[in-house]
Amino acid sequence: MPTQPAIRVTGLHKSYGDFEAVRGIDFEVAQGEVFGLLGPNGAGKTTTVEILEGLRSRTSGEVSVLGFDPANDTMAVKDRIGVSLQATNLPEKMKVLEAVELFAAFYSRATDITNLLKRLQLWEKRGAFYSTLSGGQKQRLALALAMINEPQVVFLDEPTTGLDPQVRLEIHSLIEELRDQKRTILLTTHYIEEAERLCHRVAIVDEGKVIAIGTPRELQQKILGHSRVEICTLSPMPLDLPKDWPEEFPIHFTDDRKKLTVPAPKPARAVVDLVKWLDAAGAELDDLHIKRPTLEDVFIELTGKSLRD
Ligand SMILES: Nc1ncnc2c1ncn2[C@@H]1O[C@H](COP(=O)(O)OP(=O)(O)OP(=O)(O)O)[C@@H](O)[C@H]1O
Repeated sequence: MPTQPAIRVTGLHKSYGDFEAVRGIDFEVAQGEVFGLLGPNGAGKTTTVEILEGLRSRTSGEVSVLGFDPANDTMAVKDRIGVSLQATNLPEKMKVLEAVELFAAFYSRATDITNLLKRLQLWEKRGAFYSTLSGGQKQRLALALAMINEPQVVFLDEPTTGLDPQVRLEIHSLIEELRDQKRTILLTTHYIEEAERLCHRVAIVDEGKVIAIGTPRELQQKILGHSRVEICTLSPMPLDLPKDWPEEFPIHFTDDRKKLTVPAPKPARAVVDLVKWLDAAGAELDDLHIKRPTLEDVFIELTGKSLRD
């Protein structure tokens, strides 16, 4: 028998007054899967996630988390999930260890606090006031608080927004550790690289709807026509074109003819043809890239707008 999904969302709607923020969202997250909700500000990601966490009511639709309905079995859901909110604001004068101990008391089971703080490199900071922590340390504390009850499902709402690139990478490796432990993770983000790096599957959300769903690779495949091949040579490339080169894929050369760029729906095939042609002409290769479309390209293709303002 197939195991039940960790999260199931069917026909979810949420209105704030006359405004419909979520307009019929469907997706499932398997146990042990890292699933990303990717979309611009205001797409309805936080609303969806907070409904799953039991923090907001829904207008209509069905949702379940580990088989429980967060609207009715709120305590059962809260006890089994970990939540890192978009902005975790703790009292300025609360110390790291106090915060962790306080949160641990909310749950029926708690993990070993010393281990947790050491794993997140916060043990040295256990006596520090919240107000004195850096952005990265605050975010690591938010992750610690989300992990305190050894949750089966972890919700991370924009875990790296506003952090500098170095700290973002640090948080990414912590999330990868959680992924390796086979935790189910629902992550919202508007950073493409984050979704591509961390998520098994991604739902692209725009204006309260899921407009595409699949692995990052599957989504990219959808618009593979946007792949490009780039080749550089040490000496100028020949003036002719490869034999039988299709007209619909014009090759663009730089003025010194030492670099070419070409759109290639079948990039591997194109590379073989181009390299043979260059080799026959005695042009020595310097560099070769296949540039696949990013999720950003997928998003632009589907919506005609960019993910970030
Ligand atoms: N309590 C509320 N009352 C009225 N409108 C709201 C409320 N919460 C959210 N909205 C609106 O609903 C829409 C979706 O918001 P939501 O926070 O779910 O989006 P999001 O995709 O998470 O974006 P962000 O990344 O900015 O958080 C937005 O237009 C927002 O202004």
